[in-house]
Amino acid sequence: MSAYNIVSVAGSDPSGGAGIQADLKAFSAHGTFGMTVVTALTAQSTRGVTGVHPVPAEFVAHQMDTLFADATVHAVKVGMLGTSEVTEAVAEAIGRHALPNVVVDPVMVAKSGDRLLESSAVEALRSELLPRADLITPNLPEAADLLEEPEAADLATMRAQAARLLELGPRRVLLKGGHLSGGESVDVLASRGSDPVEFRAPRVATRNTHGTGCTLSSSIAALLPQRPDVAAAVGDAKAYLTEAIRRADEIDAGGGQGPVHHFHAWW
Ligand SMILES: Nc1ncnc2c1ncn2[C@@H]1O[C@H](COP(=O)(O)OP(=O)(O)O)[C@@H](O)[C@H]1O
Ligand SMILES: Cc1ncc(COP(=O)(O)O)c(N)n1
Repeated sequence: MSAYNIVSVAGSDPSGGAGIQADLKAFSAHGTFGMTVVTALTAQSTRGVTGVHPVPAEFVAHQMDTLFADATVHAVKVGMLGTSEVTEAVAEAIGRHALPNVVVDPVMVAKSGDRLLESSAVEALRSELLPRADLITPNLPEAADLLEEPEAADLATMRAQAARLLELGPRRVLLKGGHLSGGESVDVLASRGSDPVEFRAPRVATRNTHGTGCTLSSSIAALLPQRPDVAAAVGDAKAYLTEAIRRADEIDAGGGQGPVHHFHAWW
């Protein structure tokens, strides 16, 4: 059997910590073959984003149509989309090509605080893309934006918000708790018709967490075709991410918030 093909539909991060660069590293780490559809160029370093250059929506769709006319893909990770036009084009192409195992990381704002999705695109994300996702992986500020509610500050509110996010149409929601404090970093997986499941990992004491969200969502996409169910893929992806965060201090990619360090996963 040849390797699984996993495609990242996301923006470029020249500093290598997030975006398509992180996604390709994660795809390789999990033994899959990575492909990319670029939605935007960013100029960014560990210190922040200094510019965004969106790809025209028609050309994002053209990349997808050309690729999927030829290659079979086994999972898709969607990251930074930038504009409402690109968000709509990606949602339509996912439907047109009936893509499987669609993981949407609803990227809105970088760790540095810079916007990566224009505010007017949140509605397109909510109504066009989320209903087509098998799994969405918002962080706490993204969940608050999508629900138009205050940001969760505890686990009980996270559970309630994860359930409300399901009502926007995705098959499953992984609400990430990295932005809370405490000895453990806890994420909540909500699925229709069953109780939420929590994934816990020791919180690593480092400021080098650039690309954690990208790495988690792309690792899940790479593992979905290789694991018996979504919970198993999420559990292994989080274990991989925690080790990549532990190794982050080995990298010197600049003077700001550094990237996590990928490695060959143990499976
Ligand atoms: N310091 C840390 N130690 C361990 N896990 C972390 C740490 N920071 C974030 N995580 C985990 O990284 C993933 C992404 O986290 P989060 O910060 O919530 O999202 P984002 O990167 O999208 O802002 C989650 O699984 C979260 O639990
Ligand atoms: C191209 C691109 N995509 C996504 C992120 C978010 O990553 P993070 O929240 O870890 O900064 C980013 N900074 N750049």
